[in-house]
Amino acid sequence: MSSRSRKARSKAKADREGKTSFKNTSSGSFGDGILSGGKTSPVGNADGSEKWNVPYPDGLPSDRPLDPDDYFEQLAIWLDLEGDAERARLARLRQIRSQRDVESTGQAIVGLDLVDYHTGLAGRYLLDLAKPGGKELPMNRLKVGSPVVLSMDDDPSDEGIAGVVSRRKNHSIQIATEVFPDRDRTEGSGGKSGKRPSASLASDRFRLDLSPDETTRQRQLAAMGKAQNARGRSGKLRDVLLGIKTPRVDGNPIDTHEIDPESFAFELNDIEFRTELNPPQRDAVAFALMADDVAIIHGPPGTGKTTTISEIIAQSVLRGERVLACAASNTAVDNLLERLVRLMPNVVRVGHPARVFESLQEHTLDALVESDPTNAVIKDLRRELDQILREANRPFRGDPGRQRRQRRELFAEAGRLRGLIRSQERSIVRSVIDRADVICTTTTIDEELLSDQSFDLVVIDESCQCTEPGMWQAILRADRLILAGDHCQLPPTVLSDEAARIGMRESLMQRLVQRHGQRIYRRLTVQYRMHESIMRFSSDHFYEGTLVADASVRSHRLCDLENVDDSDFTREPLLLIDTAGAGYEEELEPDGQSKLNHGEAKIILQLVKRLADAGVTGDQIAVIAPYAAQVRNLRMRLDLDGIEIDTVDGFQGREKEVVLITMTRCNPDGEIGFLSDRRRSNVALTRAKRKLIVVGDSATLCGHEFYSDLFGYFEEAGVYHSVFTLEGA
Ligand SMILES: Nc1ncnc2c1ncn2[C@@H]1O[C@H](COP(=O)(O)OP(=O)(O)OP(=O)(O)O)[C@@H](O)[C@H]1O
Repeated sequence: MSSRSRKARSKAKADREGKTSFKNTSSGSFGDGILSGGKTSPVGNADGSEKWNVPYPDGLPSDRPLDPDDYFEQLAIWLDLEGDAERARLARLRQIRSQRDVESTGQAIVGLDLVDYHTGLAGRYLLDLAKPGGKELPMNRLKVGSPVVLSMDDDPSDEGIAGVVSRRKNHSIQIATEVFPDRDRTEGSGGKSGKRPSASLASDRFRLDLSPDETTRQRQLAAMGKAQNARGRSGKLRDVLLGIKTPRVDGNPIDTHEIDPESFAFELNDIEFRTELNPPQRDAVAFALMADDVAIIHGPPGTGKTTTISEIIAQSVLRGERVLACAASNTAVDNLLERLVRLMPNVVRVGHPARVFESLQEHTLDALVESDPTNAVIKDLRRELDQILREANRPFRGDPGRQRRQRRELFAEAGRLRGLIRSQERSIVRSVIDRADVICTTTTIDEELLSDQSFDLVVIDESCQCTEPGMWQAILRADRLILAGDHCQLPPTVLSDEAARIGMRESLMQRLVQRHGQRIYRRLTVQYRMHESIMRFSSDHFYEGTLVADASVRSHRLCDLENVDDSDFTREPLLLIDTAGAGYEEELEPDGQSKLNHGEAKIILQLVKRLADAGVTGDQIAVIAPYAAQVRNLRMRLDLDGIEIDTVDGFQGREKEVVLITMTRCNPDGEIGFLSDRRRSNVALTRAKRKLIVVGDSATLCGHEFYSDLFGYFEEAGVYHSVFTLEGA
């Protein structure tokens, strides 16, 4: 389809729908959708019923080449649907005005004071917000890097300004914005009439809402547009990933040529490994280094995927190459960074410094720019800017008209200074980035910072957590690509059910594995986390029984920990409590969609007490529930220092000595909702090192083969107990 017809369709849809718009007064409209970029969109009917013209309605196929136009059309449709879903969620959220209700969603914090502000890198405003009297903030999902809208709490019509969370503590939250949150800002930019001008921010209360990530979507769309039309190396790599061209290893197409064992042995012998690796890890490194286009490292839980890709990166740098190392989440990037800095000196972390582990701060771009000798001038300019801002926000006396004029002049001067700071910083940033061997960043790449930089190798860790539109910014900068991850664990979060239904949760890595089989990937098989019996079920059901527990963990038990008593309970690595027949019906959380189960929570409380009585400390225990409502329920009831209670999604990539899982679902219809995605359970079941306890209702779960097998596995191991015999467990 021609881009013109797509553009026309998109425009028509945008006009028809009259999208919700939350205004960002500095950088234009924030929230008016991706369609303004002239991108593709699905076709809809005027009566609101959508009839999607989706190129691949069953998701992207892996058994035939994908047409680039259709492929990018599909990705744009996903993004469009996801944008709609996020905007709808924000609109619903902002309708809720009761503090208790809105804060219980975890997506908003209300009644905030602006307690301090200053300027950060690129002249952004950094605003510190806190509850009056320094009260603790409610539990919330506003993480560092989350896009938010900051608005006046007492004014439901305030469209707010866009920001990004830049720091988060128990009692305060900091956001970075392009605009200062003065009530007057709306007046100078066509804002609403009748708004009361305020002389002092001290009297204002603010509200923060998690917002749609329009900036990210725009960046993804721009990258997709470039990739669609790319020639040269990027065009070739695109064709390889779309199945039009065959990937090559050691100069040969992988679908028709086996790797020559001699060349492989030669490659392997030639590597001076920087880390102690096991044989499958070493093979994976050699395989990745031989790939001419793309290679995949499949890392089941605890098998040292991050360790392995760090070695690949180190070897690549030793060969004189430059590497871009990314992952979808800040946490995954930091995990990788932590390993990389132990192996080599020139690694730069681009992104929010607040999210970076304390010990790694010195590697952030911000810190490196800050310590650059030429930075002194910028520091002076920043001081001047802070001074002007304080002046502008000082309560004025006298004529209100004059006040507003003066304030506007001061803000204009502040704007000029910010421009100057930015251009000075840009040249320092450029030189720091040019000197780096490895750049670490999330896959949402700041195009301004990385400008035209391309890399010999691009590595995407946790790549199954990345939606496909989210990968093209990184791919476009690659000569060769390594994807690492595990398609048997959780897929990326996709809010739109419609987008998920047409394939947005499926990953590029998974598709490549399906298309090329063993020839494109190496699986790591030795795991360093779980007792063998904790590992076995997952290994058999997801990894064809290939996992092996390393000797260091194979038979480790809770009772081997110094602080833990020796008893049957602490010696046995598995326990299942079947609640069938106990009448522990699931409930829907009041005012919510999420589920909880008081009966199962009671059992979890008893088991945690038993663990604590045996000497296990809170920080050695995690409780995992598939539903946020059950997590909230347990957090209110469980009071043990250091214990972590989270959803499966919140616990991916983590581990604990003991993990208790509350399956939560219990209903007469055998409804299990998103537990039917076995990948979610695979994550939950593979977090425990020494003891795994599952609490669930066989009557509800075992109508599904996977759970029937799971209960059977515990039964065979002799660790199955009915809730009625809990005492003997
Ligand atoms: N060859 C090895 N020898 C000894 N320990 C290892 C080896 N490889 C990895 N480990 C250890 O195993 C643990 C997991 O490693 P790593 O974090 O690299 O795994 P991962 O696969 O990225 O983890 P996740 O399952 O969380 O994704 C770490 O403690 C690491 O030190």
